[in-house]
Amino acid sequence: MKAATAIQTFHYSSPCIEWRNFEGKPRGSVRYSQRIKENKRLIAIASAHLQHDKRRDLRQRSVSDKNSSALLETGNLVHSSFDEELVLKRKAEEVKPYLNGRSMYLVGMMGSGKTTVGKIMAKALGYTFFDCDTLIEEAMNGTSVTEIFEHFGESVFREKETEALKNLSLMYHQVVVSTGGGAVIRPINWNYMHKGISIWLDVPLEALAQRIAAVGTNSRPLLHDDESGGDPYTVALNRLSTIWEARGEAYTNASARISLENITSKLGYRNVSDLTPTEIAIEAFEQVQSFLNEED
Ligand SMILES: Nc1ncnc2c1ncn2[C@@H]1O[C@H](COP(=O)(O)OP(=O)(O)OP(=O)(O)O)[C@@H](O)[C@H]1O
Ligand SMILES: O=C(O)C1=C[C@@H](O)[C@@H](O)[C@H](O)C1
Repeated sequence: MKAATAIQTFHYSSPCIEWRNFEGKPRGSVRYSQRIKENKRLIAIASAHLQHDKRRDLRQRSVSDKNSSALLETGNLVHSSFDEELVLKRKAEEVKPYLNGRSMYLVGMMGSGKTTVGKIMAKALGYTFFDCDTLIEEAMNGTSVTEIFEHFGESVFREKETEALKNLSLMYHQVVVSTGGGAVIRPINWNYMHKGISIWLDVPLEALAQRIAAVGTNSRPLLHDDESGGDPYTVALNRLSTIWEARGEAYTNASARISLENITSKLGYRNVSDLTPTEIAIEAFEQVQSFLNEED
């Protein structure tokens, strides 16, 4: 198959966005500051409940009900998923009116959780979620990312990636986009992503290597390494380190940075792998809020 015949124009099948429904950003009104205060109070209450419930759940865990559906096990800790959901919902409600319908673009290294966290954020905001890699595959008649790299080369993939970001930024508001890990390397892509708010999921390379070693590198062609050998974790870590050297700096263009190490110490956990995707999404909303405040 020739590259030229396979490259199609994009067709998006997601629901049409109601442009006239965008909420204006209420600036400087008394109701605005009252609402912020009230939301902060509710979040503080919900956070206090969350911490209390975590401690209580840890105590209860040793004696009873390890299968309770209200508890979600993650690493060494047991979280009350209900309370997490409540904090997430409050945060999303708090930030949404001030987004003015702007979209969010999640950037980060392969395996950083852009898809996982992005879906949670989109649901909480009532936004539509898009995965950029999936859009490219659809535009190439279902050809997988790995096959695109193999048959057409990385440059064709990068062209399609830019086209996808351009279309998303021009055609849509109120979407959360999980971008490909390499979307940050082309300056033109930032022109499109800066039409919305870009969010960098900054995850330590060791944690990324662990996740990738667990799921394999089949869908991540840049991590394939048939030559060096070694165990999957070491191979992934070596490849990620090389990629990071080349593009680590580019991620700092993002509007907001979500550092998993910072959240881990803020919540008093031992390891970034103790964090749930919902906790990361909550932090993302907080960082977006800080960005919007600074922007004002
Ligand atoms: N907070 C988390 N804790 C543990 N595992 C996670 C977390 N977030 C995501 N994962 C796991 O890591 C893997 C990669 O996640 P995900 O696909 O969301 O990342 P991504 O940034 O979209 O990756 P890519 O850019 O390579 O498509 C998945 O197996 C997912 O289940
Ligand atoms: O980091 C990268 O360059 C990539 C990440 C994936 O999401 C895909 O976009 C593709 O495999 C390239």
